[in-house]
Parts: sequence; C-alpha cells; structure tokens
Amino acid sequence: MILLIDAGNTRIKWRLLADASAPAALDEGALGHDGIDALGQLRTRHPGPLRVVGSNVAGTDVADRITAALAVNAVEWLCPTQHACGVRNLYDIPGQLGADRWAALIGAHHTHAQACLVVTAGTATTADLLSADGDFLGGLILPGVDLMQASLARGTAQLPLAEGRFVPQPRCTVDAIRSGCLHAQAGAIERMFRQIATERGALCLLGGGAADSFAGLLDIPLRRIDNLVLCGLAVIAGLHSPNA
Ligand SMILES: Nc1ncnc2c1ncn2[C@@H]1O[C@H](COP(=O)(O)OP(=O)(O)OP(=O)(O)O)[C@@H](O)[C@H]1O
Ligand SMILES: CC(C)(CO)[C@@H](O)C(=O)NCCC(=O)O
Ligand SMILES: [K+]
Repeated sequence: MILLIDAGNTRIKWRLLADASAPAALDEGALGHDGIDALGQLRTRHPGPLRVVGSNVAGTDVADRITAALAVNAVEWLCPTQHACGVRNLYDIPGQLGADRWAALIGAHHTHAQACLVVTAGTATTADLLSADGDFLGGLILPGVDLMQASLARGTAQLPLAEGRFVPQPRCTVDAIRSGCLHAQAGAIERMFRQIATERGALCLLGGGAADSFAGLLDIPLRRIDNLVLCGLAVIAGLHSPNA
C-alpha cells in the first residue's frame, strides 16, 4: 500500500492506494494538526507494508508527528528539484518552492498537458503558471481568504472578524471586508491568467479548502479540481493518479 500525504498549514490531507495499478483510493481523509495521532488508526484499519510519500509545508514538528503516528521508519518527503515527472522548475532556487506547489504542478501537468494556472486556495493562496511544455514559469503567494479577513481584524480598531457576504456594492463593514477579500483573490487569479489566456487550451485548475468561496467570481476557463497535490504525489510515487 501507498499512503500519500499533503501536510498543509491548516489540514493534513491523505489518500491510501493499494498499489501501482489501483484505480481508486482505498481510503482518504483530512485532519487538523491536533488530529495527527488519528493517522495511527489508519494502520489498524489497513494493516500491511506501507510506503508513505508526502509533501509538507507545515514544519518539521508536523513531519515528525506524522512519522510517529504512522509508526513507519521513514516518510519520503518531497523536495522540489529542477526537474521531475515532465515538469521543469524555473524558481531561482528550486528548493525554495513549497513542496505542495511542486506536487500540484506535477499533478496539473499530468491532468491537463496544456498551459495552466494552478491555483490552490488554502491558508495561503498560490497561483502558479505552467506552460504546455511543463515549465513552471513562476507564481504568486497571497494570504488565503480567511487570513486576509483575520489580518484586517487584527490590524485595525474598527474592523471586526465577522461573517459578511459577497455583494457587488457593499454597504456595510462586514460585506465590504468579505467582498474585498474575495475580489482580491479573484482579481489576482484573473490578472495572472492573462499571461496564458491566448494559449491553446489554457485553463485555470482551482482547488483547496477555500476555492468554492470565490470560484463563481472567476471569469476565465476554469476546472475545479481537489487534491491536485495528492494527484501529483501519486505521479511522483510512480503511480497513475486515481483522479487523472
Ligand atoms: N469546510 C470548509 N468550508 C469553508 N472553508 C474552508 C473549509 N475548510 C477549509 N476552508 C478554508 O480553507 C482554508 C484551508 O484550506 P486547506 O485545508 O485546503 O489548506 P491548508 O491545509 O491550509 O493547506 P495549505 O497549508 O497548503 O494552504 C482555511 O483557511 C479556510 O479558509
Ligand atoms: C505558500 C505555501 C504556504 C502554500 O501552502 C507553501 O507552498 C510554502 O510554504 N511555500 C514555500 C515558499 C514558496 O513556495 O516560495
Ligand atoms: K495553499
């Protein structure tokens, strides 16, 4: 069995596959950082030899806790390089790129082998340009929707942390905040997409826990796709992704 793990700053997403030819996941789920120990139950439910391949952007403590909870000798944590699985990393320092972004780019290239904007809306939002040839050209990092809203509440006297709605012409504070943060996400994504808009088959692939909050605002060719990081990890692990 192979366990794929996407350890993010808010949640740990995981998917268990039987073997290289398995068409579907045996099991999958997501956990908060305080629920990492529950990964141990996975071993009880699915006993047997286990290979674990993961990406982690949540720090070494989270990585160590995952390894301990699974009671495995080692997890193969992805380290972004200059080339992998048909994707070329043009970051100035390839290893500086987040492992989740690298895995998602590899998943994207194997899902849609044309120009893509790969967007993950999690704790942070990232919007990464990928050419049809598999070149990762560069990308944006911005605060995710919740983090944007929380930073306004934290940094001001008069702005609350409250639930507003998206409206075209906000006329109260909470709607102004919510609408501003969603426009910021959608606007950044649409502006980034302009760089590939004229390329054949150009598509924005959008995933992450906050994706649905602004997906409807995007006026670009769009495919909602969750777990692109796990798809990429499956490719990296030498498997065919069950979502591909
Ligand atoms: N069920 C949900 N409903 C609405 N928003 C959600 C939900 N779950 C997560 N989110 C939003 O998504 C964000 C977290 O997304 P997700 O769990 O995909 O990423 P993450 O674990 O933080 O990963 P990364 O660190 O890679 O960003 C939260 O900040 C929150 O805004
Ligand atoms: C940007 C995040 C937080 C997105 O999860 C992660 O990919 C990360 O910590 N990246 C390292 C810095 C970079 O990608 O340039
Ligand atoms: K993210």
